[in-house]
Amino acid sequence: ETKKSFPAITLSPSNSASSMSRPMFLSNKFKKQQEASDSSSSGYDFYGDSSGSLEYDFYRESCPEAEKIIRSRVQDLYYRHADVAPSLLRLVFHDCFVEGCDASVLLDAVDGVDGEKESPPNETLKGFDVIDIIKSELEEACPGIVSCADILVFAARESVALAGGPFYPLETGRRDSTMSFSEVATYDLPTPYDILPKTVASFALRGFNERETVSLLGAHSIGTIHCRFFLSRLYNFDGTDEPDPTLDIEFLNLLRSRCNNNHTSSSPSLSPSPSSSCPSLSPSCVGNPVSPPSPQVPGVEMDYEGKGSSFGTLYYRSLLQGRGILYVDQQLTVGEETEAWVRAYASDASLFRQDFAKAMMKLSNLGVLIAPAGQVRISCSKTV
Ligand code: HEM
Repeated sequence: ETKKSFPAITLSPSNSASSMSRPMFLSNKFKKQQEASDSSSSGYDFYGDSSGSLEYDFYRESCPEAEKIIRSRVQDLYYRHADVAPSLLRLVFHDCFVEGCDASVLLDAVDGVDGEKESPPNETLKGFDVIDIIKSELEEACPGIVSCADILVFAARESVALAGGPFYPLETGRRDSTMSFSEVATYDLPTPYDILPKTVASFALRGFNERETVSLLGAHSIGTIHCRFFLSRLYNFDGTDEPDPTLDIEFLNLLRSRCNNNHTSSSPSLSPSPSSSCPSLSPSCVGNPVSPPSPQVPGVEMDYEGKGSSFGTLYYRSLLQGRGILYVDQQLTVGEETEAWVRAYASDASLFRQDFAKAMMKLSNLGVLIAPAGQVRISCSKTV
Protein backbone atom coordinates (compact mmCIF):
# COMPACT_ATOMS: atom_id res chain seq x y z
CA GLU A 1 0.00 0.00 0.00
CA THR A 2 1.46 3.35 -0.95
CA LYS A 3 -1.03 5.83 0.47
CA LYS A 4 -0.72 6.62 4.13
CA SER A 5 -2.04 9.31 6.35
CA PHE A 6 0.53 10.87 8.60
CA PRO A 7 0.01 12.49 11.96
CA ALA A 8 0.72 16.20 12.39
CA ILE A 9 4.43 16.77 12.16
CA THR A 10 6.37 18.60 14.82
CA LEU A 11 9.91 17.58 13.91
CA SER A 12 11.27 20.46 11.93
CA PRO A 13 14.56 20.89 10.14
CA SER A 14 15.66 24.38 9.21
CA ASN A 15 12.93 25.17 6.73
CA SER A 16 10.45 22.38 7.06
CA ALA A 17 7.73 24.79 8.08
CA SER A 18 7.88 26.51 4.74
CA SER A 19 8.17 23.29 2.81
CA MET A 20 5.23 21.68 4.61
CA SER A 21 2.96 24.58 3.89
CA ARG A 22 3.60 24.59 0.18
CA PRO A 23 0.69 23.83 -2.06
CA MET A 24 0.84 20.75 -4.28
CA PHE A 25 0.56 21.35 -7.98
CA LEU A 26 0.18 17.75 -8.96
CA SER A 27 -1.18 17.21 -12.43
CA ASN A 28 -4.07 14.93 -13.31
CA LYS A 29 -1.54 12.67 -14.94
CA PHE A 30 0.04 11.91 -11.57
CA LYS A 31 -3.27 11.77 -9.72
CA LYS A 32 -4.25 8.97 -12.12
CA GLN A 33 -0.92 7.29 -11.54
CA GLN A 34 -1.48 7.40 -7.79
CA GLU A 35 -4.99 5.97 -8.06
CA ALA A 36 -3.69 3.13 -10.20
CA SER A 37 -0.96 2.44 -7.71
CA ASP A 38 -3.33 2.63 -4.72
CA SER A 39 -5.56 0.04 -6.25
CA SER A 40 -2.73 -2.27 -7.24
CA SER A 41 -2.92 -5.33 -5.04
CA SER A 42 0.80 -6.08 -5.06
CA GLY A 43 1.74 -2.53 -4.08
CA TYR A 44 4.86 -3.09 -6.16
CA ASP A 45 4.05 -2.31 -9.71
CA PHE A 46 7.02 -3.25 -11.85
CA TYR A 47 6.31 -1.05 -14.81
CA GLY A 48 4.16 1.73 -13.46
CA ASP A 49 0.89 2.33 -15.25
CA SER A 50 1.87 4.39 -18.24
CA SER A 51 4.17 2.12 -20.18
CA GLY A 52 1.44 0.44 -22.22
CA SER A 53 2.10 2.31 -25.40
CA LEU A 54 5.85 2.40 -25.28
CA GLU A 55 7.68 -0.32 -27.18
CA TYR A 56 10.99 -2.02 -27.00
CA ASP A 57 13.23 -0.84 -29.82
CA PHE A 58 10.72 1.71 -31.05
CA TYR A 59 13.37 3.17 -33.38
CA ARG A 60 14.39 -0.17 -34.95
CA GLU A 61 13.34 0.97 -38.40
CA SER A 62 13.29 4.74 -38.17
CA CYS A 63 16.68 5.11 -36.46
CA PRO A 64 18.28 1.73 -35.79
CA GLU A 65 21.52 3.27 -34.50
CA ALA A 66 19.81 5.50 -31.94
CA GLU A 67 20.58 3.52 -28.81
CA LYS A 68 24.13 2.87 -29.93
CA ILE A 69 24.75 6.54 -30.64
CA ILE A 70 23.44 7.56 -27.23
CA ARG A 71 25.51 4.91 -25.48
CA SER A 72 28.77 5.72 -27.16
CA ARG A 73 28.37 9.48 -26.79
CA VAL A 74 27.59 9.19 -23.06
CA GLN A 75 30.58 6.89 -22.67
CA ASP A 76 32.96 9.28 -24.46
CA LEU A 77 31.81 12.22 -22.40
CA TYR A 78 31.85 10.26 -19.16
CA TYR A 79 35.46 9.22 -19.69
CA ARG A 80 36.34 12.88 -20.15
CA HIS A 81 34.28 14.07 -17.16
CA ALA A 82 32.86 11.56 -14.71
CA ASP A 83 30.40 14.27 -13.58
CA VAL A 84 28.37 13.39 -16.63
CA ALA A 85 26.88 10.32 -14.94
CA PRO A 86 25.42 11.97 -11.81
CA SER A 87 24.34 14.99 -13.83
CA LEU A 88 22.24 12.90 -16.21
CA LEU A 89 20.83 10.71 -13.48
CA ARG A 90 19.63 13.71 -11.52
CA LEU A 91 18.31 15.32 -14.69
CA VAL A 92 16.01 12.38 -15.45
CA PHE A 93 14.62 12.45 -11.92
CA HIS A 94 13.86 16.16 -12.18
CA ASP A 95 12.26 15.67 -15.58
CA CYS A 96 10.14 12.63 -14.76
CA PHE A 97 8.92 13.92 -11.39
CA VAL A 98 7.44 17.02 -12.95
CA GLU A 99 4.60 16.16 -15.34
CA GLY A 100 6.31 12.96 -16.42
CA CYS A 101 9.27 12.03 -18.61
CA ASP A 102 8.59 14.51 -21.38
CA ALA A 103 11.87 16.45 -21.54
CA SER A 104 10.07 19.54 -20.23
CA VAL A 105 13.05 20.22 -17.97
CA LEU A 106 15.21 20.86 -21.04
CA LEU A 107 13.20 23.76 -22.46
CA ASP A 108 14.63 27.27 -22.34
CA ALA A 109 12.65 30.23 -21.04
CA VAL A 110 10.49 31.75 -23.75
CA ASP A 111 9.88 35.52 -24.05
CA GLY A 112 11.16 36.04 -20.52
CA VAL A 113 8.79 33.43 -19.09
CA ASP A 114 10.73 30.99 -16.92
CA GLY A 115 10.74 27.31 -17.69
CA GLU A 116 11.40 24.44 -15.30
CA LYS A 117 15.11 24.95 -15.86
CA GLU A 118 14.95 28.30 -14.08
CA SER A 119 12.88 27.06 -11.13
CA PRO A 120 14.81 27.11 -7.82
CA PRO A 121 15.08 23.31 -7.32
CA ASN A 122 16.61 23.04 -10.79
CA GLU A 123 19.22 25.77 -10.39
CA THR A 124 22.11 23.38 -9.99
CA LEU A 125 21.04 20.85 -12.62
CA LYS A 126 23.73 19.99 -15.13
CA GLY A 127 24.00 17.84 -18.22
CA PHE A 128 21.94 19.96 -20.62
CA ASP A 129 24.96 20.32 -22.87
CA VAL A 130 25.44 16.55 -22.93
CA ILE A 131 21.88 16.07 -24.13
CA ASP A 132 22.41 18.75 -26.81
CA ILE A 133 25.51 16.99 -28.08
CA ILE A 134 23.70 13.65 -28.31
CA LYS A 135 20.69 15.24 -29.94
CA SER A 136 22.71 16.93 -32.67
CA GLU A 137 24.38 13.65 -33.49
CA LEU A 138 21.01 11.94 -33.70
CA GLU A 139 19.63 14.74 -35.85
CA GLU A 140 22.45 14.08 -38.31
CA ALA A 141 21.81 10.34 -38.33
CA CYS A 142 18.00 10.47 -38.50
CA PRO A 143 16.50 13.96 -38.49
CA GLY A 144 13.36 14.61 -36.47
CA ILE A 145 12.97 11.04 -35.23
CA VAL A 146 14.35 10.51 -31.73
CA SER A 147 12.64 12.42 -28.94
CA CYS A 148 14.56 14.29 -26.28
CA ALA A 149 12.53 12.43 -23.65
CA ASP A 150 13.86 9.10 -24.92
CA ILE A 151 17.40 10.48 -25.12
CA LEU A 152 17.16 11.58 -21.51
CA VAL A 153 16.05 8.23 -20.08
CA PHE A 154 18.59 6.34 -22.18
CA ALA A 155 21.41 8.68 -21.27
CA ALA A 156 20.56 8.27 -17.57
CA ARG A 157 20.46 4.49 -17.96
CA GLU A 158 23.93 4.50 -19.55
CA SER A 159 25.15 6.78 -16.79
CA VAL A 160 23.99 4.41 -14.08
CA ALA A 161 25.76 1.50 -15.75
CA LEU A 162 28.97 3.51 -16.22
CA ALA A 163 28.92 4.53 -12.57
CA GLY A 164 28.79 0.89 -11.50
CA GLY A 165 25.03 0.61 -11.09
CA PRO A 166 22.74 -1.95 -12.70
CA PHE A 167 21.68 -1.99 -16.33
CA TYR A 168 17.93 -2.03 -16.97
CA PRO A 169 15.89 -2.45 -20.14
CA LEU A 170 13.86 0.52 -21.34
CA GLU A 171 11.05 0.89 -23.80
CA THR A 172 10.96 3.84 -26.17
CA GLY A 173 8.50 6.02 -28.03
CA ARG A 174 8.20 8.90 -25.54
CA ARG A 175 7.31 12.25 -27.07
CA ASP A 176 8.45 15.70 -25.99
CA SER A 177 6.17 18.16 -24.28
CA THR A 178 5.37 21.51 -25.81
CA MET A 179 5.25 23.12 -22.39
CA SER A 180 7.49 23.64 -19.42
CA PHE A 181 6.07 23.58 -15.90
CA SER A 182 8.09 25.98 -13.84
CA GLU A 183 5.56 26.33 -11.04
CA VAL A 184 5.04 22.59 -10.66
CA ALA A 185 8.81 22.13 -10.49
CA THR A 186 9.13 24.86 -7.89
CA TYR A 187 6.51 23.47 -5.56
CA ASP A 188 6.45 19.75 -6.21
CA LEU A 189 10.05 18.66 -6.38
CA PRO A 190 11.12 17.29 -3.00
CA THR A 191 13.62 19.38 -1.06
CA PRO A 192 16.76 18.27 0.79
CA TYR A 193 15.22 19.54 4.03
CA ASP A 194 12.06 17.44 3.87
CA ILE A 195 11.07 15.21 6.74
CA LEU A 196 10.39 11.57 5.92
CA PRO A 197 6.58 11.68 5.74
CA LYS A 198 6.82 14.44 3.19
CA THR A 199 9.29 12.52 1.04
CA VAL A 200 7.22 9.35 1.26
CA ALA A 201 4.07 11.28 0.34
CA SER A 202 5.75 12.96 -2.61
CA PHE A 203 6.91 9.64 -4.05
CA ALA A 204 3.59 7.97 -3.27
CA LEU A 205 1.84 10.62 -5.35
CA ARG A 206 3.84 9.32 -8.31
CA GLY A 207 3.02 5.70 -7.50
CA PHE A 208 6.17 4.72 -5.61
CA ASN A 209 5.94 2.75 -2.40
CA GLU A 210 8.43 3.07 0.45
CA ARG A 211 10.65 0.29 -0.83
CA GLU A 212 10.93 1.95 -4.23
CA THR A 213 11.50 5.33 -2.66
CA VAL A 214 14.36 4.07 -0.52
CA SER A 215 15.91 2.33 -3.51
CA LEU A 216 15.64 5.41 -5.75
CA LEU A 217 17.42 7.56 -3.20
CA GLY A 218 20.33 5.16 -3.63
CA ALA A 219 21.05 7.40 -6.63
CA HIS A 220 22.74 9.58 -4.04
CA SER A 221 25.63 7.15 -4.22
CA ILE A 222 27.24 9.28 -6.89
CA GLY A 223 27.81 12.94 -7.63
CA THR A 224 28.49 16.00 -5.58
CA ILE A 225 26.40 17.93 -3.11
CA HIS A 226 27.00 21.63 -2.68
CA CYS A 227 27.67 22.60 0.93
CA ARG A 228 24.73 24.94 1.05
CA PHE A 229 22.30 22.04 0.87
CA PHE A 230 23.47 20.71 4.23
CA LEU A 231 25.34 23.62 5.84
CA SER A 232 22.60 24.24 8.38
CA ARG A 233 23.07 20.65 9.64
CA LEU A 234 26.72 21.43 10.38
CA TYR A 235 26.44 24.78 12.12
CA ASN A 236 22.92 25.84 12.92
CA PHE A 237 20.45 23.02 12.83
CA ASP A 238 16.88 24.15 13.18
CA GLY A 239 17.99 27.55 14.53
CA THR A 240 19.82 25.98 17.53
CA ASP A 241 23.31 27.25 16.66
CA GLU A 242 24.33 23.61 17.11
CA PRO A 243 24.88 20.84 14.58
CA ASP A 244 22.26 18.22 13.81
CA PRO A 245 22.56 15.87 16.83
CA THR A 246 21.92 12.83 14.66
CA LEU A 247 25.13 13.43 12.66
CA ASP A 248 27.98 11.10 13.50
CA ILE A 249 30.62 13.32 15.16
CA GLU A 250 33.57 12.21 13.04
CA PHE A 251 31.53 12.72 9.92
CA LEU A 252 30.41 16.12 11.14
CA ASN A 253 34.05 17.14 11.45
CA LEU A 254 34.82 15.80 8.00
CA LEU A 255 31.94 17.75 6.47
CA ARG A 256 32.91 20.88 8.41
CA SER A 257 36.45 20.61 7.11
CA ARG A 258 35.06 20.79 3.59
CA CYS A 259 32.28 23.24 4.20
CA ASN A 260 33.34 26.28 6.10
CA ASN A 261 30.54 28.26 7.67
CA ASN A 262 31.89 31.41 6.03
CA HIS A 263 31.37 30.08 2.56
CA THR A 264 27.77 30.89 2.39
CA SER A 265 24.77 31.60 4.50
CA SER A 266 23.55 28.65 6.51
CA SER A 267 20.06 29.29 5.26
CA PRO A 268 18.91 26.85 2.64
CA SER A 269 19.14 29.43 -0.08
CA LEU A 270 19.25 28.11 -3.59
CA SER A 271 21.41 30.87 -4.94
CA PRO A 272 24.99 30.02 -5.82
CA SER A 273 27.91 31.09 -3.65
CA PRO A 274 30.43 32.14 -6.26
CA SER A 275 32.96 33.61 -3.87
CA SER A 276 33.76 30.34 -2.16
CA SER A 277 36.66 28.08 -2.94
CA CYS A 278 36.50 24.33 -3.34
CA PRO A 279 38.00 22.71 -0.27
CA SER A 280 36.84 19.19 -0.97
CA LEU A 281 38.95 16.21 -1.91
CA SER A 282 36.87 16.12 -4.99
CA PRO A 283 38.82 16.51 -8.19
CA SER A 284 35.66 17.68 -9.90
CA CYS A 285 34.20 19.67 -7.03
CA VAL A 286 31.06 20.47 -9.00
CA GLY A 287 31.04 21.93 -12.43
CA ASN A 288 29.68 21.70 -15.88
CA PRO A 289 30.30 18.18 -17.12
CA VAL A 290 31.58 19.07 -20.53
CA SER A 291 33.41 22.28 -19.84
CA PRO A 292 36.13 21.99 -17.18
CA PRO A 293 34.86 21.75 -13.61
CA SER A 294 34.58 24.99 -11.70
CA PRO A 295 36.73 25.29 -8.59
CA GLN A 296 34.35 27.94 -7.27
CA VAL A 297 31.59 26.14 -5.46
CA PRO A 298 32.25 24.03 -2.36
CA GLY A 299 30.75 20.60 -2.16
CA VAL A 300 31.20 17.04 -1.00
CA GLU A 301 31.27 13.98 -3.18
CA MET A 302 28.66 11.41 -2.28
CA ASP A 303 31.18 8.60 -2.69
CA TYR A 304 33.55 10.39 -0.32
CA GLU A 305 35.26 7.11 0.55
CA GLY A 306 36.54 6.74 -2.98
CA LYS A 307 35.40 5.94 -6.46
CA GLY A 308 35.86 2.20 -5.96
CA SER A 309 33.05 1.93 -3.42
CA SER A 310 30.12 0.10 -4.88
CA PHE A 311 27.05 1.90 -6.16
CA GLY A 312 24.50 1.79 -3.36
CA THR A 313 26.12 -0.08 -0.52
CA LEU A 314 28.14 2.80 0.90
CA TYR A 315 25.13 5.10 0.77
CA TYR A 316 22.95 2.81 2.90
CA ARG A 317 25.76 1.86 5.28
CA SER A 318 26.50 5.52 5.79
CA LEU A 319 22.89 6.20 6.67
CA LEU A 320 23.00 3.49 9.34
CA GLN A 321 26.05 5.21 10.83
CA GLY A 322 24.48 8.68 10.92
CA ARG A 323 26.56 9.68 7.93
CA GLY A 324 23.89 10.80 5.52
CA ILE A 325 24.91 14.06 3.86
CA LEU A 326 21.47 15.50 3.18
CA TYR A 327 18.84 15.68 5.90
CA VAL A 328 16.37 14.05 3.53
CA ASP A 329 18.71 11.06 3.10
CA GLN A 330 19.28 10.59 6.83
CA GLN A 331 15.54 10.73 7.40
CA LEU A 332 15.19 7.35 5.68
CA THR A 333 16.40 5.79 8.93
CA VAL A 334 13.61 7.24 11.09
CA GLY A 335 10.69 5.30 9.62
CA GLU A 336 10.16 1.66 10.53
CA GLU A 337 9.66 0.46 6.98
CA THR A 338 12.15 2.75 5.29
CA GLU A 339 14.79 1.88 7.86
CA ALA A 340 14.22 -1.83 7.22
CA TRP A 341 14.91 -1.24 3.52
CA VAL A 342 18.00 0.82 4.31
CA ARG A 343 19.28 -2.15 6.36
CA ALA A 344 18.37 -4.62 3.66
CA TYR A 345 20.18 -2.64 0.94
CA ALA A 346 23.21 -1.99 3.17
CA SER A 347 23.77 -5.71 3.52
CA ASP A 348 22.50 -7.04 0.21
CA ALA A 349 23.99 -5.28 -2.79
CA SER A 350 22.26 -7.47 -5.33
CA LEU A 351 18.83 -6.85 -3.79
CA PHE A 352 19.52 -3.13 -4.04
CA ARG A 353 20.64 -3.42 -7.65
CA GLN A 354 17.50 -5.32 -8.61
CA ASP A 355 15.22 -2.91 -6.81
CA PHE A 356 17.01 0.15 -8.10
CA ALA A 357 16.78 -1.15 -11.67
CA LYS A 358 13.04 -1.76 -11.34
CA ALA A 359 12.44 1.60 -9.72
CA MET A 360 14.44 3.37 -12.46
CA MET A 361 12.34 1.61 -15.10
CA LYS A 362 9.23 2.81 -13.37
CA LEU A 363 10.61 6.35 -12.99
CA SER A 364 11.51 6.39 -16.69
CA ASN A 365 7.90 5.53 -17.62
CA LEU A 366 6.18 8.12 -15.45
CA GLY A 367 3.50 10.13 -17.24
CA VAL A 368 5.00 9.71 -20.70
CA LEU A 369 3.50 11.30 -23.79
CA ILE A 370 2.67 8.92 -26.62
CA ALA A 371 1.94 9.94 -30.24
CA PRO A 372 -0.10 11.77 -31.33
CA ALA A 373 0.42 13.73 -28.10
CA GLY A 374 3.53 15.89 -27.85
CA GLN A 375 6.18 16.30 -30.51
CA VAL A 376 9.74 15.37 -31.40
CA ARG A 377 11.88 18.46 -30.89
CA ILE A 378 14.73 19.27 -33.24
CA SER A 379 16.66 21.09 -30.53
CA CYS A 380 15.94 19.83 -27.01
CA SER A 381 15.81 23.31 -25.54
CA LYS A 382 13.11 24.59 -27.93
CA THR A 383 9.70 23.43 -29.01
CA VAL A 384 9.12 23.08 -32.75
C1 HEM B 1 13.66 13.30 -1.82
C2 HEM B 1 14.16 13.27 -3.02
C3 HEM B 1 15.42 13.97 -3.41
C4 HEM B 1 15.93 15.16 -2.99
C5 HEM B 1 15.36 16.11 -1.99
C6 HEM B 1 17.17 15.36 -3.70
C7 HEM B 1 17.99 16.45 -3.55
C8 HEM B 1 19.26 16.56 -4.08
C9 HEM B 1 20.18 17.63 -3.83
C10 HEM B 1 19.92 18.85 -2.96
C11 HEM B 1 21.31 17.37 -4.50
C12 HEM B 1 22.58 18.21 -4.53
C13 HEM B 1 22.54 19.13 -5.74
C14 HEM B 1 23.72 20.05 -5.80
O1 HEM B 1 24.50 20.14 -4.87
O2 HEM B 1 23.86 20.72 -6.83
C15 HEM B 1 21.11 16.14 -5.20
C16 HEM B 1 22.03 15.55 -6.01
C17 HEM B 1 21.77 14.43 -6.76
N1 HEM B 1 20.59 13.75 -6.84
FE1 HEM B 1 19.00 13.98 -5.65
N2 HEM B 1 17.37 14.30 -4.52
C18 HEM B 1 16.33 13.43 -4.38
C19 HEM B 1 16.13 12.25 -5.07
C20 HEM B 1 16.91 11.83 -6.11
C21 HEM B 1 16.58 10.76 -7.02
C22 HEM B 1 15.29 9.93 -6.94
C23 HEM B 1 17.59 10.68 -7.92
C24 HEM B 1 17.73 9.78 -9.11
C25 HEM B 1 17.03 8.68 -9.32
C26 HEM B 1 18.57 11.67 -7.55
C27 HEM B 1 19.78 11.83 -8.15
C28 HEM B 1 20.75 12.73 -7.73
C29 HEM B 1 22.11 12.73 -8.22
C30 HEM B 1 22.72 11.70 -9.17
C31 HEM B 1 22.75 13.81 -7.63
C32 HEM B 1 24.18 14.28 -7.86
C33 HEM B 1 24.13 15.32 -8.97
C34 HEM B 1 25.48 15.83 -9.44
O3 HEM B 1 26.51 15.52 -8.86
O4 HEM B 1 25.46 16.58 -10.42
N3 HEM B 1 18.11 12.37 -6.48
N4 HEM B 1 19.85 15.67 -4.93
